[in-house]
Amino acid sequence: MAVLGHVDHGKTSLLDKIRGSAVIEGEAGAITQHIGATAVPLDIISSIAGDLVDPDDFDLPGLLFIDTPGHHSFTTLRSRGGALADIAILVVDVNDGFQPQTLEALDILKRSQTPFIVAANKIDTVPGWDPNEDAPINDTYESQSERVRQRLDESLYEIIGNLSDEGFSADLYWRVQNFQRNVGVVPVSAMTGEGVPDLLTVMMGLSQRYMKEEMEIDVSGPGVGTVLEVKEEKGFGKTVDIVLYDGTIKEDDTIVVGGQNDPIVTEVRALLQPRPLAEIRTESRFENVDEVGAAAGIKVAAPELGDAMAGAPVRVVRDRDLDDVIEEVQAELASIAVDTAEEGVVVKADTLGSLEAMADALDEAEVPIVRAEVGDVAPRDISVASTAEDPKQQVILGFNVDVLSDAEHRAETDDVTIFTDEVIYQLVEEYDEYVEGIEQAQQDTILENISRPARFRILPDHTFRQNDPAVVGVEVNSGTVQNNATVVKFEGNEPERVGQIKGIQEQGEDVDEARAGNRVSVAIDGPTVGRQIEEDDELWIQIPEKHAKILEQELADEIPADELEALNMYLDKQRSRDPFWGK
Ligand SMILES: Nc1nc2c(ncn2[C@@H]2O[C@H](COP(=O)(O)OP(=O)(O)OP(=O)(O)O)[C@@H](O)[C@H]2O)c(=O)[nH]1
Repeated sequence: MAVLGHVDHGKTSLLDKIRGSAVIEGEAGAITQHIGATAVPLDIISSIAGDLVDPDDFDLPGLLFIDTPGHHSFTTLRSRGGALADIAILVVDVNDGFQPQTLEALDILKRSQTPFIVAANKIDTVPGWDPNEDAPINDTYESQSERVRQRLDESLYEIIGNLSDEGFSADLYWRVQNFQRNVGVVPVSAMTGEGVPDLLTVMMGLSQRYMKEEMEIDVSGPGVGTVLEVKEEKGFGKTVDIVLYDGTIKEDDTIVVGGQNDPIVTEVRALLQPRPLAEIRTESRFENVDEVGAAAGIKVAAPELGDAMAGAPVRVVRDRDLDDVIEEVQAELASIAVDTAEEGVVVKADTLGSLEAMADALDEAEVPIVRAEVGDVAPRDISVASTAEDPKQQVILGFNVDVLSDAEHRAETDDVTIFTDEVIYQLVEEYDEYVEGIEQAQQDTILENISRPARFRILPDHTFRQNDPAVVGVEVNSGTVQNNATVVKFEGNEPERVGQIKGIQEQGEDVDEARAGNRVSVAIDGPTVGRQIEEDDELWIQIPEKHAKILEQELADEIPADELEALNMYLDKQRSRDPFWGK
């Protein structure tokens, strides 16, 4: 069973409350940094749940909680067919309501069709709350004042409404008859323990129902599992924390583990198990065991694990053919390989499952990937990203990973931009915005270097100078007349070059351009008034065919409407001679 939810909504606290340990106390910043799993035996559950649970009703040994710091490892477990995460608790802060990671978690639950319940956490923070330590929700609810009850109800109904917006029919858990069709919402407080008995009771009921049907663990065969985390451990070197969902693993077993390059074949040196009611991340509480059976979270110490990847498969060889097992691991890795392109961005993620989820999201956003790997952002990633020709692809997108400090330096000197986030769609959004910014800047420079369309007319009685240069008063009908632009006049539909603008004056002041509606005097180098041009003539700024094409196809949305009108009139004239002009 996995616990999901937005940052700080109380996943760790809730697990802590349940397991009765105080991991959170020793954790820097109280942020979940590692993945752990805790088995809570049935007798402990029933003692917490009190009257709500009768142990005789259950034939499950207890519940195994996987503490996911993000939903990605959950995805990994699901996609590997891990029976461990068959049901889920989605934690939502009653005051905060739905947040980005709540939605992302819901999306994963929806796609994987995982039964789940919602823990509406932190009910003790409802103003005026009168806490009743560890009480079932009904008891404590009844003892609250009318106002407090009303406030809580409002928050709960908002959560139920949010769930329904996402397509889930939900209700307070005691009103739910069929948990298969409806999502039960359980009000709890991880702080005071209120509602925790209810939560456990519902979880037991759900697991009993689903696990009995869906879980068939072969406890005797060679072990099958998934790497949750790769960790350096004093005295052991690189170790892997795995979830074993099938079979057994023993000391001295030969195992095959998915690696960055090839599958790693190695031998188990030590199996380190958390003591009962401890969890993998509290290091000092390991004990050495000879053998472990599914389902369990276990730390494996073995040589050559440096290349192992979180999310990768682990298989015990035992009496099977080594090549067959290697092939199985390879096949499983291939099924989660990310398609890469010749050019694109570099993607890093903390587990294979999250890498896969990132790749899906980027594929949807039509962002090509040149390289996708599990692990922190390292200098060699910067090297790869810096070789991209397109500045939009000189980018690294890191999901739930750190940036090594030497990589950070390299990124600065090599002009590589790194984005990191803990929410996939936010990461994609940040990148989208970045791309938009670059495109806008590119368009701005294109606009600066492109002839802008304009149609203007020489005003009667406004010839100030005949030639060298001709100086005439004009009115701009549409578009933008810019200094140094080339002027043409259409004879029928044939553009004739007239000359070049060598100065624009508006009310005696020099200006760089004149916009539609302006009356200005322009100096035109080339023509003589009365010969090539006459008063009342309609003149145009010449648009080279290439520019016309860019303007029409790429910048039509960027330029002002009157300029677009001038462009279209210009195109009409050109195309009446040559239908493919500027296409
Ligand atoms: N008052 C109150 N505070 C709570 C409750 N549950 C959690 N908190 C507080 O909320 C903060 C976040 O709780 P965590 O358990 O670390 O939240 P989390 O979801 O595990 O957060 P991450 O591990 O960072 O994703 C901590 O300061 C907790 O003490 C609750 O029921 N009531």
